Amino acid sequence: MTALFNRLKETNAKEWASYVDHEFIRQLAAGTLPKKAFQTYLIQDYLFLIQFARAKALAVYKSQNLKDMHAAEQGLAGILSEMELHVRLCGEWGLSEAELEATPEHPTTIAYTRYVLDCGVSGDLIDLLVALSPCVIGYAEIARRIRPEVESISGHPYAEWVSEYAGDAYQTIARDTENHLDELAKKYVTEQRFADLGRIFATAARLEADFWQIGLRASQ
Ligand SMILES: Cc1ncc(CO)c(N)n1
Repeated sequence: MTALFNRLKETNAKEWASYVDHEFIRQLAAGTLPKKAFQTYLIQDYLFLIQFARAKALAVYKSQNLKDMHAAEQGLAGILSEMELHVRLCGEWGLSEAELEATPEHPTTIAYTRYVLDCGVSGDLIDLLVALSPCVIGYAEIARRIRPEVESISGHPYAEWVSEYAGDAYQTIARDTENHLDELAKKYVTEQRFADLGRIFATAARLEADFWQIGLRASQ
């Protein structure tokens, strides 16, 4: 059987494409995305990552062995270091960390993060990891794809953002996340279970597409 993550992607190709080929990403890659769209997105993304860090911590709680715990720990460390990018970029715009934290969460931010947290609370470790998987693996895929276009434009306004996700550290975490999920699936995922996981995956991918929309709507 094809490894779990690729199979989830293939089975939910439409939802996956709506996320990784979103208009927000096309404009971002071309450097034409309005600054207001990007800033609104990034502030919400900071709030999003606070909740995703909690979800990674929940993955430690849901783990029954050292290997799964270390995988969750690596994911949590990745999110905390990713947030330094958000704090740095927002700081350049004159926004402090306190102001970031005081910004109200957009309904889509709430929907996506609490959905993932609930998958983890009500389900097992695999439910939670599948709900989390579009996040890190999707951003790694997007950044790899758009990097050549971004690097071909001198003074690209979003170069720093893209190089964070296209960089070795982030790409390694994404690869390890995918391999870990595939390994767990080999041991525990039956055909019957696959259908339920597919629904979780499709929902998370749709919520990722909605998340880009927060940015686009802010600039219209
Ligand atoms: C909404 C969203 N999805 C994925 C990532 C990647 O970590 C992110 N920062 N934000």
